[in-house]
Amino acid sequence: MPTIFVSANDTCVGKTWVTATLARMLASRGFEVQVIKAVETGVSDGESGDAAFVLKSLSNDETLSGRVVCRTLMHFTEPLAPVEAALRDGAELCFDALVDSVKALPQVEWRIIEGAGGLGVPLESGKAPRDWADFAEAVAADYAVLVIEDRLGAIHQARMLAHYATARSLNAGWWLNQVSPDVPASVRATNEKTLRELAFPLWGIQEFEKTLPSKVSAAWLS
Ligand SMILES: Nc1ncnc2c1ncn2[C@@H]1O[C@H](COP(=O)(O)OP(=O)(O)OP(=O)(O)O)[C@@H](O)[C@H]1O
Ligand SMILES: C[C@H](N)[C@H](N)CCCCCC(=O)O
Ligand SMILES: [Mg+2]
Repeated sequence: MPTIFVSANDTCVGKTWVTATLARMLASRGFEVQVIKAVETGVSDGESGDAAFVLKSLSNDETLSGRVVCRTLMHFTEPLAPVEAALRDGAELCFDALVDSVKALPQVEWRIIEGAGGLGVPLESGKAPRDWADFAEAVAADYAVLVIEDRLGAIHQARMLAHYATARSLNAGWWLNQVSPDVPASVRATNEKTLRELAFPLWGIQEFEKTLPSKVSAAWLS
C-alpha cells in the first residue's frame, strides 16, 4: 500500500490543506484513501481538527468523500509541540506505540499521514529524540511531501529541509503552497525558478485557495 507522509518546514504552512488536495487527487482517480493525522495538539476531546477539515473539504462531492476515511491517532489539548502537550495532559507520547497504531490500521489503496509541525519535531524526550523523519521511516512511507509556504524566505526553508530529508534518506520532494493572498507574483515566480534548478524535486505548486495544484511534477502522482 503506497504511503505518503505529509510534513513541512513549520506549523501552519498548509500540511492539512495539501493533505486534502492529495486525498482529492487520489480519490478522483477512484482510489480508496485513508487520511491519518498521527498526532494533533491544540484540540480537546470532541473538538474538530485536521482530519475533520480534510473530510469537510471533500464533502461537496459525495463520490470523493465516500472514498476517503479520515482519523486522528493521538490528540492533546494544548497547542504545543507534541511531547510537551502530552505531558501537560498527564500522558506520554510513545514513539513505538504511535508506529504500532499506524501498523494496526486497516489496509487501503493509498494512505496519507500528516505529522504535527515540521519534520524535525521530536516525538520523544531526550538528547537525540526520534522525530517525524524517524516516524516516516518506521511506517515505511514511500513518499515524504515537504510542504513549504510559498513566500519570501521559502528558498532557505526549502533548502534546509531538503538537506535534512536527504540526510535521513527520505524519498522526499517539495510542495510550494501559497497560504497568503499577499505574496508578490515576482516572489512566487522566483521561488519556483530557483527551486527547480536545484537537485531536489519540486513535486507540486499550489496557489492560494486552490483545491488542486497548478503544477505537479511527481511522476508517482500522475
Ligand atoms: N493554499 C491555501 N489557500 C488558502 N488557505 C490556505 C492554503 N493553505 C493553507 N491555508 C490556510 O492556512 C492555515 C494553515 O494551514 P494548515 O492548517 O493546512 O497548516 P498545517 O501545516 O497543517 O498546520 P499544523 O501544523 O497545525 O497541522 C489554515 O487556515 C488553512 O486553511
Ligand atoms: C498547535 C500547532 N498547530 C501544531 N499542531 C503544533 C506545532 C508544534 C511545533 C513545534 C516546534 O517546531 O517548535
Ligand atoms: Mg495540519
